[in-house]
Amino acid sequence: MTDRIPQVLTIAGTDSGGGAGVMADLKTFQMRHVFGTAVVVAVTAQNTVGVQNFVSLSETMVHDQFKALADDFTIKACKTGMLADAEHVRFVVHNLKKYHFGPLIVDPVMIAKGGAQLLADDAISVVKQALLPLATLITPNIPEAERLSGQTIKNRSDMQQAAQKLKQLGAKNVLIKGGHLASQAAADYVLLADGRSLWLETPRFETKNTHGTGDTISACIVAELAKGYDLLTALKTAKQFIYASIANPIEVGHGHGPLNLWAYTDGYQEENDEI
Ligand SMILES: Nc1ncnc2c1ncn2[C@@H]1O[C@H](COP(=O)(O)OP(=O)(O)OP(=O)(O)O)[C@@H](O)[C@H]1O
Ligand SMILES: Cc1ncc(CO)c(N)n1
Repeated sequence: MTDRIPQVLTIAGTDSGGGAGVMADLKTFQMRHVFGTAVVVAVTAQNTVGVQNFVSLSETMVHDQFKALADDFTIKACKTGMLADAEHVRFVVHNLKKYHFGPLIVDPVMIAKGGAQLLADDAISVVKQALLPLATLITPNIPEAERLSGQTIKNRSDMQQAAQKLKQLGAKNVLIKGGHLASQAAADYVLLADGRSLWLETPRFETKNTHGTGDTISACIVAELAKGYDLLTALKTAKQFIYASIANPIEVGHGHGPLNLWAYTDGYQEENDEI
């Protein structure tokens, strides 16, 4: 007898360099043993050095991709990544309200590592008003949390304050990623719907190869939720997965290299038995 494998969805932009965006998400889904599907919102010409160009897809193409998936798949959990501009955020929100794709992780991607703007400034208010209230979890990095909360973040106590503000904006659970904070630890702050909070912490590994870390951690959370794990377990697994992927580097490209998604090992056979 064959089990139906959990199906998941990423709604994001592509990275021709294979390390971030839709590509990172699909690779992470594969490594975490769920079946990945994608609604492509934008196509970037990108490598490990930076984003050279991007174009967003038409409204019809966005809607048709959602319909194609809704007609044929049972999506257990989904995430958003690069959404390009205010119009595309609205297209995505429209479809997320129309179809039921399970828990939604919003990774509010704004600026790529090389400095390219992946979300127009005027889209931020639409993200706050229309997308965040749909989010089971929001996963901003420090600059994104600063933009969304309207406060500067210099230390852990600022992260805690900003997380409260993001919750007030409507996100049920909040993960503020601390990768951009100067510190010896890579410490992420979690504020849960029921008010509990915790720090997810690993050593900081000295490397420039961190392209796609944000995409990968949110994709891993999606995969774990789709397999039936609770949010806290999913967050802890994702943090271990990202740490192993950073701490065992591979050399690809000449800029900020991608992660080593093969590095993390866990007892998949056991998990598989439970599905
Ligand atoms: N050098 C590092 N060593 C260990 N963990 C790291 C390092 N850099 C980032 N992380 C972890 O990786 C995850 C992603 O963090 P980060 O804040 O860099 O996201 P991001 O800016 O959205 O990533 P990207 O823009 O590359 O997709 C977090 O769990 C963070 O703590
Ligand atoms: C398409 C895309 N999405 C997200 C990021 C951020 O990692 C990126 N560099 N490119």
